[in-house]
Amino acid sequence: MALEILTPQEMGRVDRLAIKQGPLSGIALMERAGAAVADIVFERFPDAGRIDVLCGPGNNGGDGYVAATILAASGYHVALWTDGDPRAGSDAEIAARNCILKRQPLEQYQPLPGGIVVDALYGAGLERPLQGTARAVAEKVGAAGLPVVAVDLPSGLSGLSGEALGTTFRAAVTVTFARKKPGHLLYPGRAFCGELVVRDIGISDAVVKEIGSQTFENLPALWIDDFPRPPADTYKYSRGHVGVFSGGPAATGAARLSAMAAARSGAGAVTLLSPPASLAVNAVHLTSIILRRIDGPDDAQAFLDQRKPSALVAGPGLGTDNDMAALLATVVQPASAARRVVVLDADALTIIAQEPAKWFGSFALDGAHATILTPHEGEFGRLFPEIHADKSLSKLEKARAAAKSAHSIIVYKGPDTVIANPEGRAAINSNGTPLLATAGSGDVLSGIIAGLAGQGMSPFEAACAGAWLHAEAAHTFGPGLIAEDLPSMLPRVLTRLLRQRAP
Ligand SMILES: NC(=O)C1=CN([C@@H]2O[C@H](COP(=O)(O)OP(=O)(O)OC[C@H]3O[C@@H](n4cnc5c(N)ncnc54)[C@H](O)[C@@H]3O)[C@@H](O)[C@H]2O)[C@@H](O)CC1
Ligand SMILES: [K+]
Repeated sequence: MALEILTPQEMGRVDRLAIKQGPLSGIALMERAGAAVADIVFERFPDAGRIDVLCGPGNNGGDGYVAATILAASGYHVALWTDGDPRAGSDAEIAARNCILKRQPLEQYQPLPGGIVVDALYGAGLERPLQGTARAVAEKVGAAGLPVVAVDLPSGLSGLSGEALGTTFRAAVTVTFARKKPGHLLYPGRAFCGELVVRDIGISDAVVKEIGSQTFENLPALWIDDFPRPPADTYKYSRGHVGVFSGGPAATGAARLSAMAAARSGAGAVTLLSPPASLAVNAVHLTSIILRRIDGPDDAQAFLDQRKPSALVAGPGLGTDNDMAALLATVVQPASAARRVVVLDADALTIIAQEPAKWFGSFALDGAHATILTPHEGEFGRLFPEIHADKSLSKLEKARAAAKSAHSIIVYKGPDTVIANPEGRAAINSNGTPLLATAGSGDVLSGIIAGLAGQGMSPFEAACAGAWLHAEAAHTFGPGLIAEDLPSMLPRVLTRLLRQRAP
């Protein structure tokens, strides 16, 4: 499965390497790219009354010349509008030479009802906002509401960051080649792309591999081999023991959501660690989850020493007072020789944000221990103010920089959750849904990740799998979802997932 995500720069290197290694030349790749675009027009718009193909001066335009030629030869009414001539000696120049359609200047283009637009103005080479004629045309097409098929990327969109650099085409379908780019999956780019189709143009997996991309789409193939598969002779504690810290009596629900999610993810035992004042309310609500009284850091330490939990969750509903900060200091220290993963969310992140450098210095990420931070946008901004404010970085690059500075795995949540580790490996989640924008949803995510990591899944893979399962559970429930519904959807999602997986 093609999981790599390539930056436009990496894609350029892939193109050059593929051409160098052969057998396909640059123009052969372009002919395949243009044919893939024409194919999508046939499939999605078989009855198009008119097709306006807009070609820019680079190789993106080259794809447009090829697509226009094929569509016209198939009997469509095609009009070709060009913004400058292709560079001499480029593949696009060959494509333009092979195209017998009459070229009309882009400035004379007017959107006509009933038509569709093929946007081949700029793709991977976009360096700055659309200007002049290209910008005016993007505005006109947007106002006319014509369906747009974008070649590689909607013109105006950064393939690197997913940001609209200025006025940007809004596509019904985007056809890209070989692999997705970050801008296809990161918002707002994902919304500008419409339906995203990746077409093979003859670039081999080996060539892509040689580039060594460290960014992946978060699909099961990325982590399924590491997914916990308990042996027949397992018992409850060897299936992972997760400890979840509860806060005071007014805010216990969040920790219980995490605990239930950890249990539903397959952890053999889950203990809710409750301050004395919350014991009664927690007891009323728990059945299979173990309840243990924790009155301060010494009790927490005793639990860690005696029970040796394989994963911990701290933060959901924890509170942010000094007592909780002291408790957290006990929880994150990697004093134990046992393997342990600590997932920190919500109030734990608020505590850490008060003195990030101190806390980050205490996080260990080695073979035996890992800290996973799961900030949403606001929490990310408080934890990593400089990285967050750096406009030159995409969400992907911000997550990577944060992971490095916090010696932690970062799950930078949002509609396009990015998971990154300090070595630069990163995954972009692509199955998000607005259904997850509901109170308590993050608490469930922390619990799923801890549940998987607690069963021995590598922390980065557990974080990726957790984000995927979380969204899949939401899709499976559908509208009306509240956070309580998510853990109970996991059995169905897991059954489907594990059925697909090779024995
Ligand atoms: N042989 C190849 O290299 C292949 C390239 N392919 C296509 O080639 C595209 C990349 O081609 P290019 O690198 O030529 O890049 P583009 O065609 O995206 O851009 C062309 C040039 O326009 C200039 N430019 C950038 N932003 C501008 C702006 N806002 N206003 C005016 N000029 C601007 C830049 O100098 C840039 O190099 C891909 O997106 C893909 O569609 C595909 O055909 C596959 C094969
Ligand atoms: K384009």
